[in-house]
Amino acid sequence: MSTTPLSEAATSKFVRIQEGDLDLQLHYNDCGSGAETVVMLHGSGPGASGWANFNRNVEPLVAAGYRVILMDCPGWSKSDPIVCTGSRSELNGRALKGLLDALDLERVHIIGNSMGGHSAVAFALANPTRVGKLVLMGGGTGGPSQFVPMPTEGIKLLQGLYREPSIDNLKKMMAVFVFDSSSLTEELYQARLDNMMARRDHLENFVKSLAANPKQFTDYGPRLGEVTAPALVIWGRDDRFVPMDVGLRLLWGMPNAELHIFNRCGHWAQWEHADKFNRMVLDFLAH
Ligand SMILES: O=C(O)CCC(=O)/C=C/C=C(\O)C(=O)O
Repeated sequence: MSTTPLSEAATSKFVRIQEGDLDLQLHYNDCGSGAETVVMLHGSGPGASGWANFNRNVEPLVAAGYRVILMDCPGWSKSDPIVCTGSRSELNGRALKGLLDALDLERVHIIGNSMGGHSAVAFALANPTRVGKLVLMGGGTGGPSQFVPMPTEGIKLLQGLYREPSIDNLKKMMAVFVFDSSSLTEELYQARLDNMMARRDHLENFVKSLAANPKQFTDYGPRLGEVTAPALVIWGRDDRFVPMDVGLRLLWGMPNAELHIFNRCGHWAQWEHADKFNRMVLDFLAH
């Protein structure tokens, strides 16, 4: 087995997908090889990407023998731009179907963070036979919290950053993104800022999408019972973007779901508690 660390550049690939009226180029990272494939779907923050969201999680899965695919959703990173006037969860679910068809992958496990969780559920509802297991962190339905006024403080800061992209606004958002913001380095901020500023079109399109349809993420609450795939739901107790009771709603709605709540954890469980997260996911996928 190769001991060379995986890098974004060495695993970077593009594919043209055609899924109904969706005809665009997607960027993805393709890591490792194995009989089973895990797709990771990132969140909706400015400058997010598969690599930015999951860089602490890819290596352990690859080392355990999984092929790992990080899909950059339409409108993020090196994927094509798009203005989304309908359900972004469904749009991303359709993009994932196009990607899997193009790569000839019939059935995959999906790990989704925030928007990626909403999109994984959209995909599972539309393509139930193509899902092995689901891991959902800080997302899975765009439904409301029963306790916290929405949009939450984190989502307001996220939208403010899209409208006025700057290092100051990025730091304001990141300060409530994770539980312990002292763990965020200047290097991480700079990488995020560079990602954001490299694609001003993506930032402008997100603002246009919100203006056309402020409710980008469908409330799948009434349909969660249809998602029968085994699901590991993981939340941060201190999530200030998508409150923890949304995770309880997923647990209540999905018949084969279990829930783990990390203490001292914000919206980025897979990064804030990476070692335990990775162990839990490997165990969940294997049994
Ligand atoms: O509005 C929602 O329900 C989803 C919000 C969301 O996806 C935020 C994610 C942010 C990141 O993952 C990021 O900036 O890396």
